[in-house]
Amino acid sequence: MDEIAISLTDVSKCFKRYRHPVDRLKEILFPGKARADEFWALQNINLEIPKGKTLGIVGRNGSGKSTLLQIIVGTLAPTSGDVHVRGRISALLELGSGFNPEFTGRQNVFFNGQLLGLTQAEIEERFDDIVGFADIGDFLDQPVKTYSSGMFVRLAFAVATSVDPDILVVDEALSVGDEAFQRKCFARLETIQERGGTILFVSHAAGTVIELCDSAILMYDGELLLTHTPKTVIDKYHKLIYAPAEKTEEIRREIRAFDRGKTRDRLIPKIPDFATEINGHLGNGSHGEVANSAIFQQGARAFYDPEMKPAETIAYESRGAKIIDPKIITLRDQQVNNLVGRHEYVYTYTVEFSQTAYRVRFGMLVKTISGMEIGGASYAFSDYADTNIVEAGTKLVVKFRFKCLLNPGVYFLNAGVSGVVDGSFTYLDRCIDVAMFRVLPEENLMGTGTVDFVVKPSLTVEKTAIGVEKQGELIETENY
Ligand SMILES: Nc1ncnc2c1ncn2[C@@H]1O[C@H](COP(=O)(O)OP(=O)(O)OP(=O)(O)O)[C@@H](O)[C@H]1O
Repeated sequence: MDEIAISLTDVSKCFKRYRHPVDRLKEILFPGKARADEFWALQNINLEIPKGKTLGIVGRNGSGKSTLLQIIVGTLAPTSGDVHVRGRISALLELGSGFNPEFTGRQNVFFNGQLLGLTQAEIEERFDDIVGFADIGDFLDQPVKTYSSGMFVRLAFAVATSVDPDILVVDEALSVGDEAFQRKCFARLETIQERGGTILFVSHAAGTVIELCDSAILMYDGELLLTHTPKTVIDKYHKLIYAPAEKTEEIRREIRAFDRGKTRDRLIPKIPDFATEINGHLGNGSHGEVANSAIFQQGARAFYDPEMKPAETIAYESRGAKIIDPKIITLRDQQVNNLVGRHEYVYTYTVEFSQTAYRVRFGMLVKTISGMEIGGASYAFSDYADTNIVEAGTKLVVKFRFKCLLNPGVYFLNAGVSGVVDGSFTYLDRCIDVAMFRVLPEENLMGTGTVDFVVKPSLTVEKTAIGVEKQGELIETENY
């Protein structure tokens, strides 16, 4: 059983909203008559976060993310329900919280360090590390009210993470810093993860949630709508926010039902075992034979496996166009989904327009199993036609020719068509995980990671063990 770091049982939060500020005073002076409207920012939240895991929290503005974090951190009390937090918690909430604007950065390091439970001696011990990480130069001795939001986050993040927290809560803050600082922050988050720390992370950046988090939750109007893998949560979230207003309730119900119906193993994406599948395809009997089979040799050939299909495709509500028959074909029009690295293929789909659309664009995206976006492309209809109007009733075949510069593994494809219908620019149709493909393993591949850089290795011997120099002797591998 996982040890639970944070648990919330039936947590709700009600705020009072007064129409006029004076109503608040009237309510105190003349109790008995309610003068405020009740607003439920959180409703019956049940959540368990295991120790050592990173949870992503996504949701549009005002969905209750910050309220949830503040209740976990303890700066806000729930109206009802129970919250249990085990371990030292450190938080980087909204800009400004925890720092006194009149104090200098230096004073705030001590002030904030003490709030986080460090002694004076402990702060002094970590001071150089904090200041080094924040890297804000002379501003350290200026009042923090003179800081830019980036400087502020640098110092706040440095302090929040210097206390070796068991639980770190980060609310959006990192999006403020520049790229170099963000990278430094992510490296520090990774260190906390490796040390077994628990992290709660609010972000609107889909890629970051997918890369950083073990699981994610989707908040919507104070409701915890879905707990799932980061990729599924992001996909459903996007489906919800890009839907036309009249469809959102229906999609919300659909996501709620999906959440209730999920079983534990649906949290783990099912990837068919390569060896078993290929053996089946080639009629081989055992794993051992695969290593000797033709597909592992140089000169492997692409082929189509009808069994290899995404477990679930998420289709957005279409508005005026429909994507049909997305697939990968060879340059000779043969459908394939087992591809050979460094060969060229075509990703193609057909689009049927039911409404006249303007400024139409066609897009594709390739992602890893975990949902990390590797690359994609888009082009406009007007790049290939004299007009930017696509009339209702038109049917187009969209093609993206590409070179498969990916290392062996399983990948997923999106397809999307955007444009102007009914006066607004929108997705006309969009499908997530509409197709999948595998890049076949080959012998003697030395690439690691996801992207195949078509590396050509070489080695020059400058000195041998006995100290004799051998100028210019070059060992080159040609077979890559
Ligand atoms: N002190 C308060 N009094 C009244 N309403 C509040 C208060 N704090 C938050 N709310 C309301 O509660 C809802 C949830 O707010 P919250 O800040 O938790 O959302 P959020 O998902 O973090 O939004 P964002 O992405 O914009 O930060 C909002 O409608 C907000 O207006």
